Amino acid sequence: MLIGVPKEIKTHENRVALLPSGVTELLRHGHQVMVQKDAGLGSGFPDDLYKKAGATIIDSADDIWEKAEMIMKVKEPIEQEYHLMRDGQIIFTYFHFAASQELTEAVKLSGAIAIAYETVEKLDGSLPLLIPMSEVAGRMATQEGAKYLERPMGGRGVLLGGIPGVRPGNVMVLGGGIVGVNAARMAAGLGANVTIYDISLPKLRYLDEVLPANITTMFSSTANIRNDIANADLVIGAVLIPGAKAPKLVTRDMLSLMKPGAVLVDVAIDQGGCFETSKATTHEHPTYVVDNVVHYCVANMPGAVPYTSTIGLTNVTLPYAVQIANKGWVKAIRENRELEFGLNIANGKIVYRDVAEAFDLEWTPLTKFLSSLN
Ligand SMILES: NC(=O)C1=CN([C@@H]2O[C@H](COP(=O)(O)OP(=O)(O)OC[C@H]3O[C@@H](n4cnc5c(N)ncnc54)[C@H](O)[C@@H]3O)[C@@H](O)[C@H]2O)C=CC1
Ligand SMILES: CC(=O)C(=O)O
Ligand SMILES: [Mg+2]
Repeated sequence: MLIGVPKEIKTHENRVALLPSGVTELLRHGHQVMVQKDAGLGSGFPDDLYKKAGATIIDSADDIWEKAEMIMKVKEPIEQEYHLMRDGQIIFTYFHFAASQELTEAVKLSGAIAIAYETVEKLDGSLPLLIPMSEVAGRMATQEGAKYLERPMGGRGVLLGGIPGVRPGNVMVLGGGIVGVNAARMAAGLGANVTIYDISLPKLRYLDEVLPANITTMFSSTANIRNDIANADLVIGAVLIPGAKAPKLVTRDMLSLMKPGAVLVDVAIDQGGCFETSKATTHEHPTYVVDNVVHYCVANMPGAVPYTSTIGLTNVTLPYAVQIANKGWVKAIRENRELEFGLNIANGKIVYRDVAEAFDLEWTPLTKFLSSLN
């Protein structure tokens, strides 16, 4: 199969979908790889490493999109890329469709085969291609929150760890999954007073056992969040219902209960965000203020630490890419339930239910779709 790796063009997105060692691996299986000029540079992998590994370096993204049978990317195609997607072309990347009807319609119209990293799912419900980026974003969420709490950055001037004689900051983490636990551990390590909210009591029981004593668990209800938010310095949004729009846990009216200069970091923004007042921002302009509360809503947080993130991401994506390339997408998803969960849109049909439901569009059940392929 001819595989293409375009350079990411989202603002300050320096990750790349394939390492030079990934090129070697795909070539070993008999495939060919085109990499766009400078695609790996931002992550510390210059073109000569890709060349040495056997990739062809291509100047323009258009040529890659035109020729490749499978495009490997990091972030979802953005508007300038919509016209490049082709009928029958496999696109293996993060899509986060539920956050964008425009993207959903564009991929549907193109007839491309969208296999989304974020919904590839193991039988235990874990999301192997999201986990490493959630680990990065969770750890960064605390770092960014601490930074924007500084007065010159617009925050209320609280040092999360406090000092002897002065109380530490209060951190609320909404969602006790991968992002939430990583954020909470970082905040607890700094000495903050941390509370994790989740709707899964088994998860809260487990977290209560394994997390340090300065992390408390709470059941996630509107009443509990409304009650506690008045004391929060930093609130981190880390919920997920796979493939679906994030639930809005913090409504606009709750902002008036908060301390002026408190900070919200909405990591769940890539699924639409879990604060009513969230809108996606970029690394160039990461924050804005609503009702005196600082909002940080960057949808590609790991893009800011591309060396760590590219290696973490490609560690997990490569084995699935090899399967798709070896077998073709139909056989690959028929033979691997994990990959089957990743198929969101194919041949103009939305086969992932939560994506169709997010926009009230027609849903074609996957089993029906697969049997129509004979
Ligand atoms: N902005 C960015 O750059 C990045 C964003 N993300 C996003 O972060 C979000 C979280 O991802 P993960 O932690 O990997 O997901 P996860 O599936 O590991 O955890 C989500 C948690 O949310 C909980 N939850 C669901 N509804 C809830 C509610 N109403 N109240 C409280 N908890 C609730 C679930 O029980 C689960 O424990 C996802 O939307 C993911 O795409 C991940 C990486 C980078
Ligand atoms: C998961 C995601 O949105 C990211 O890594 O950018
Ligand atoms: Mg504890």
